[in-house]
Amino acid sequence: MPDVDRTAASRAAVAARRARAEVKRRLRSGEASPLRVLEQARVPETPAASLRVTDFLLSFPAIGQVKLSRILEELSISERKRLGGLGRQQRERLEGFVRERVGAEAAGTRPPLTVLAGPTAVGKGTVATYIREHYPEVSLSVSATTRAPRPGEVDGTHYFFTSDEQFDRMLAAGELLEWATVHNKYRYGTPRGPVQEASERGELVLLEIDLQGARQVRASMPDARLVFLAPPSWDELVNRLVGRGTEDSEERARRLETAKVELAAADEFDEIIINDEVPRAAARLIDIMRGTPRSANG
Ligand SMILES: Nc1nc2c(ncn2[C@@H]2O[C@H](COP(=O)(O)OP(=O)(O)O)[C@@H](O)[C@H]2O)c(=O)[nH]1
Ligand SMILES: Nc1ncnc2c1ncn2[C@@H]1O[C@H](COP(=O)(O)OP(=O)(O)O)[C@@H](O)[C@H]1O
Repeated sequence: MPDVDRTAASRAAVAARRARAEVKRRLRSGEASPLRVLEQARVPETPAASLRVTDFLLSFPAIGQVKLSRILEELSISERKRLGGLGRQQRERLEGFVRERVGAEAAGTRPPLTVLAGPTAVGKGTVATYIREHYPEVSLSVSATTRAPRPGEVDGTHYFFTSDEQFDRMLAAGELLEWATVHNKYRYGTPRGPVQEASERGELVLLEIDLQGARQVRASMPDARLVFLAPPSWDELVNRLVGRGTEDSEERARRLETAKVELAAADEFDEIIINDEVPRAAARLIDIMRGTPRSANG
């Protein structure tokens, strides 16, 4: 390539880089709508088309590197892609993601955090696990507990497994947002720091805790959304408890007594979700967390 051409090419490259930086700046400052940028990116050779998907997503206030990888994986988009180089389905998935995000932000009805509670064996853990696996944008609070890990449970992922002394120390230091002795046995509590930080970053925060804990959250954070997970029927609740097979008959009887009291507390909650099918219950919970009105999803 002659020198003149090379200079012209590098000038063009510099100009393109500047134009991309300007799109990023406008996205970050809120001057440019992300949906509009996606629209522009459909036109080849525009600065929007040459913007990397990673830069586009990082311009959202609540998306950092960790979230970014999970979102890209969920959308099946490689981190090397540019907006203009997306396939049709990739573009549609990204657009759907952005629409949901922008919708929730615009609605402004998003609770700072959501509590999921309900009687024993209704499926709280199952729904929470489903959400962890299918909705990477949700920050699931990891509780501290004095009970021992079960096989397969990972410290720091399922729970922070602590000794009685460590739990006492956390309590004394005011590090727990709420705590309770559950099923008359072990203590469980929500570490305050991670919840506060995630909430301040604008993330969707979910606490899967017991009824006593839910009441404490209500008292200390009136804006929190309390969701009660209910069984389709009493018999189904008994079936699930028996089917899980993790308690002996004496413990089951005790838990069912508690469950009666807990079911009676359902009307203290903002929302009730019947856990008939896990994906449906999870989707409804996500709608509530995003602040989507009920009429939008039935
Ligand atoms: N208050 C409160 N309850 C919690 C917390 N973490 C878990 N729990 C509740 O503790 C109970 C026992 O949970 P787990 O040990 O996983 O046992 P499982 O319910 O028998 O599977 C469940 O009802 C949870 O909702 C927490 O941080 N605070
Ligand atoms: N929607 C559902 N339909 C059928 N079985 C379910 C459903 N949700 C959960 N289960 C089953 O019920 C049992 C109790 O669920 P689990 O998540 O352990 O309850 P919890 O955490 O509320 O005590 C488990 O065996 C689980 O597989």
